[in-house]
Amino acid sequence: MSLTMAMPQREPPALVTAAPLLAMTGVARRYGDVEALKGVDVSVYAGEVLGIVGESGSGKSTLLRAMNLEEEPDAGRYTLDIPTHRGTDLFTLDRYERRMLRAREIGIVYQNPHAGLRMRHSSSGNVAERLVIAGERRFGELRRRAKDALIASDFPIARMDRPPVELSGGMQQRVQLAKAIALEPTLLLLDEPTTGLDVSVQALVLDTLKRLQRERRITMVLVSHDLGVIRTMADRVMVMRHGEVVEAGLADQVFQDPQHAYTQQLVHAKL
Ligand SMILES: Nc1ncnc2c1ncn2[C@@H]1O[C@H](COP(=O)(O)OP(=O)(O)OP(=O)(O)O)[C@@H](O)[C@H]1O
Repeated sequence: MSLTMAMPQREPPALVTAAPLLAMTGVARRYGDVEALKGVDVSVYAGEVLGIVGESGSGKSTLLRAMNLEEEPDAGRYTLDIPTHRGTDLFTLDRYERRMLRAREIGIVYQNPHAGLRMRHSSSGNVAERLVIAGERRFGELRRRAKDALIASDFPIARMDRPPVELSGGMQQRVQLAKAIALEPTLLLLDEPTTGLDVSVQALVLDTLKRLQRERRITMVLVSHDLGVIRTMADRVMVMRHGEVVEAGLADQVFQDPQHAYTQQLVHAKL
């Protein structure tokens, strides 16, 4: 037998694709006289955490809302590299299509739990609601999947039938997180998810996010004005100021050797 014949069959190497999962180009949004976004370009690659940092009013939340298809920009193009919508500019979708895409592919955690939760419904019901939007109707299945998502979010499961209004800020964020990941989204958007929490609670919520990212390789976009949070979580960083991206790069590089004067100011103010 020849050596060649004895060799086991090998899978061809996986193709390394340079295509980003999320690509936005030229996104602009004006509110009256305020140019919240001035033609922003963003790429996010599958499995990474992109941190977006900048002072209050720099356009971070507006950009995240555009990623969540809540915001109608004045200009720009937005694509997700997913089988159902490859090549489609998502800004052209109608309201129903946006809602379905959001339910299936995008999860979001807001700084303010009131924005993401029904505060007087049960925590499990809040998570189940998302599954219902995506078509799940079987009660037992809804409850099982809601419970799984809450457990994955380190929520104390004995309290799953309590409404968020009766829970601490940290627990409320965990309910939002469970709701966001219940359908295993392609993209998880986090808008100041730990701002306003006690430092110790903040660290625990960040630990949960890091574990989820490690275990599930969820692609995340994390907005924060807190450089410490971005530094803990992000692989790449984008620095925004006055509706523009002033610097972008690998987190370690940006923090160790900031190029733009504004980033230098942010980094040195933090140290
Ligand atoms: N719905 C709105 N109506 C009017 N102006 C808005 C609206 N949303 C945002 N803006 C303005 O757009 C600019 C960017 O706001 P945005 O919330 O995106 O910034 P941010 O960087 O997320 O700041 P913050 O951390 O304070 O939320 C600000 O000047 C803000 O006042």
